[in-house]
Amino acid sequence: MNKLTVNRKAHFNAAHRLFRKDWSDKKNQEVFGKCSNPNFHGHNYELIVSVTGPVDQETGFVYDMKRLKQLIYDKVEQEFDHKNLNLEVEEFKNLNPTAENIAIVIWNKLRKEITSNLGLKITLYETPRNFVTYGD
Ligand SMILES: Nc1nc2c(c(=O)[nH]1)N=C([C@H](O)[C@H](O)COP(=O)(O)OP(=O)(O)OP(=O)(O)O)CN2
Ligand SMILES: [Zn+2]
Repeated sequence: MNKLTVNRKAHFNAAHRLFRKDWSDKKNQEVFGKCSNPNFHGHNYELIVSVTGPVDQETGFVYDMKRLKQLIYDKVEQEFDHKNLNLEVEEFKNLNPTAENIAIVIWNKLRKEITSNLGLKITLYETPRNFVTYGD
């Protein structure tokens, strides 16, 4: 059966600093530049969560978008919105909060909630022109 993808957009605003604890300030500055500002900086992240699968013949749904909205709210927005990712979000206490790693963390959180017969893809915009995609 052909598959179809449902997509839900969301956003959150968060502060971060790109750096590694095991590198010197000089090396962090060389590699991450202004993104390694010790006083942090912020982004308006735009998120697209895509769920792919067959259309259920009875409901006409691949996945209930109301449920998807609630899931993203509970697992992503509540956890990340208006937070300092490095200091306040457990997953980034020892993980550099790059767009790549944020997308992977979001995927891991949502993957646990969506059955494995459905594909899950994360698209995360860190700026209007910088974005990453991750998923199965
Ligand atoms: N591979 C990655 N590269 C970079 C990341 C990242 O997460 N993954 N992150 C950053 C900075 O945190 C940040 O995104 C850079 O922002 P900014 O300098 O504002 O980006 P632009 O100047 O390109 O802003 P536009 O608005 O998109 O023009 C750096 N690298
Ligand atoms: Zn940044």
